[in-house]
Amino acid sequence: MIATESLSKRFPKVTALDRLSVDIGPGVTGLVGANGAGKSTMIKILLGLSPATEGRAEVLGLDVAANGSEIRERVGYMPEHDCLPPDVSATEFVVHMARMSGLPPTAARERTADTLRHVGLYEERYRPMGGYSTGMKQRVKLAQALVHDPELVFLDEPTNGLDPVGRDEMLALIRRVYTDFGISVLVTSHLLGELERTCDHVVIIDGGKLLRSSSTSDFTQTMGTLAVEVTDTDAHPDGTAALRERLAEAGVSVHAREEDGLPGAGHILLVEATGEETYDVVRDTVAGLGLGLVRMEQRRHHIAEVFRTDSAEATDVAGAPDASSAGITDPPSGPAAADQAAEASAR
Ligand SMILES: Nc1ncnc2c1ncn2[C@@H]1O[C@H](COP(=O)(O)OP(=O)(O)OP(=O)(O)O)[C@@H](O)[C@H]1O
Repeated sequence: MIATESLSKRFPKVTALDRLSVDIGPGVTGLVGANGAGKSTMIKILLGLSPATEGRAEVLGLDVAANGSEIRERVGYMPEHDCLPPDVSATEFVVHMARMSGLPPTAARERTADTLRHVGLYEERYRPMGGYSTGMKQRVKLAQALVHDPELVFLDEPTNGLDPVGRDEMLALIRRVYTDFGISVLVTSHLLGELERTCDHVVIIDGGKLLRSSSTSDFTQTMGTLAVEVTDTDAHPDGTAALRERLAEAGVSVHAREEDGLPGAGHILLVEATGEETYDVVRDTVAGLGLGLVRMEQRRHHIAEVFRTDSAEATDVAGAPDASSAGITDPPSGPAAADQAAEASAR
């Protein structure tokens, strides 16, 4: 769907993209980087709105330098910043954008009604947009990107300014753009964690350079950690501690850190699994102590954890700093409280 080769963009004082080569296929792809990493610059080049200084890029097989208008006919674009006229309604605005894309009047009205309903705007769509919440405005921006039925959409920071619930709704909506309509998505974010549930593939850039490009499942491969939660009994009022001690005696490696279980329940032990036999040892030890086994599950990595534990490899791969120093695994300095909450809930 998208291919770039040594793509660079230099402004007089800053290199926004630095020899970026990446291949992006169908599906939902996250383009992640801290503020200023070069995400919006890349989108503008891919839409043929801004020329690259060096290198080349293709979108849907079309060269961005020569075929900008054809690309914009076939690709939808949701810009980052608020660009909605306050005195017009969502319906009027989206119909106008549909007409600009070449749809005849009746088709433009029908497509607008369908698309606004799809993004979750109902009666409000007849009210002036100046009175809309940020979430409603983001939905209108998404609708205008979809109204001409593109093959691909570029969504620039669609969750910006939303509270955690609004973010989750927007991310679910983005996922459905691909699953329900077959429209591939390139979505940018400065928060790595929130894209892990939505995207099939993640491209991480830092200072205009490619840090990593992988499928989400490669990032989050199963890791060899078992999370074990047990009940307390009269004989073992702290069942977790008893289990920890007995497993250590059996030669099983247990992480010092524990996680909180359900409210009112004990903690969760994190046990290093060396093979299938670890399951048997844990089960038999729990039974031997007479504890109840609440859960024993294999843990998967979160993308952000991969970067925390794997920073050396990330540096080797791209010759660039790891993602935590790129400011995408921890909330960036001075973020909105919603960003922090979203990143925490995404973990
Ligand atoms: N027209 C321009 N003139 C000069 N510098 C620019 C211009 N556009 C972007 N830059 C610079 O290029 C770098 C990358 O900017 P870009 O907007 O692509 O980042 P971003 O990853 O989209 O971050 P954000 O989400 O904050 O916009 C930044 O240092 C920015 O200041």
